[in-house]
Amino acid sequence: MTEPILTVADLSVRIAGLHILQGVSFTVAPTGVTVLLGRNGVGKTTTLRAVLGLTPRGGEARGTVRTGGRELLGRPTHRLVRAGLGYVPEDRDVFAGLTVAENLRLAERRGATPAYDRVFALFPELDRRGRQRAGSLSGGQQQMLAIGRVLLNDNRLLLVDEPTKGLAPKVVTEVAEVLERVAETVPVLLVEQNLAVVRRLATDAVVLSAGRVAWAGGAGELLGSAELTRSLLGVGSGEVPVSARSEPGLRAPQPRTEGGAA
Ligand SMILES: Nc1ncnc2c1ncn2[C@@H]1O[C@H](COP(=O)(O)OP(=O)(O)OP(=O)(O)O)[C@@H](O)[C@H]1O
Repeated sequence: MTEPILTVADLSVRIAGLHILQGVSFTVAPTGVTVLLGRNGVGKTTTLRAVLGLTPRGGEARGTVRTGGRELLGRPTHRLVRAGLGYVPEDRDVFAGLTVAENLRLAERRGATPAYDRVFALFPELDRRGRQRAGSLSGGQQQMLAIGRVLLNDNRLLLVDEPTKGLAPKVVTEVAEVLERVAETVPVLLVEQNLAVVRRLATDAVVLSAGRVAWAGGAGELLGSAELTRSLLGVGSGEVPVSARSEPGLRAPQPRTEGGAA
């Protein structure tokens, strides 16, 4: 079996007296997209942030998080980023008052050659909008900047948190297309609630429930089973939209349009 790029074992996180993760264990394959799924509030973001050493002050993360035989837990975030963990946070975190070019420049890593060619090949718009303030970009453009910024450097693994959240359907498709291309060269651990996007991108799936792993395996197996998707995610596996309101948890799967996710 190929060695996982990331092995999380018995990860427990306590924040503000709450035992949010209670012994989470899973692996991330060295290729493709491993998607971290689960209803709202089960601990998906907490998992990504713990891997990156971003558990808030006063909180505590225990267990092991390994890549290439090295322990990551307890190491400062900037070291992890330098070691090749790229993070695209849920709220995008672009510097609104700075231009696109300045946002990219800030992401350059000392001692490394920034891969502007790679970034502008994926996102020509970032090149064209270099002098525009990031705060005046649309949500989709800000997401492209957040992803582009990370791709300026070489990464062993990308951790991407809800990249399509709050975006219009057409932009969701664009973001999914970009991630699909990115995943051809670097493995991705993705938190995503849009099942059409999950269907398009995921090779492996890990489902969290109440701070524990409820299921892990091939994404096709999960998404192909109406029983599994209903019991684990609270949605049907088909393409028929399910009311997110009547089925709390994941957003309803969107009908596919030609060439990709809706
Ligand atoms: N800093 C914090 N202080 C207190 N509680 C927190 C903190 N961070 C997370 N939590 C709680 O931990 C639980 C898991 O949160 P987390 O954001 O990881 O869930 P999630 O699965 O990513 O949810 P969503 O799908 O809604 O983004 C939630 O109940 C949340 O309220």
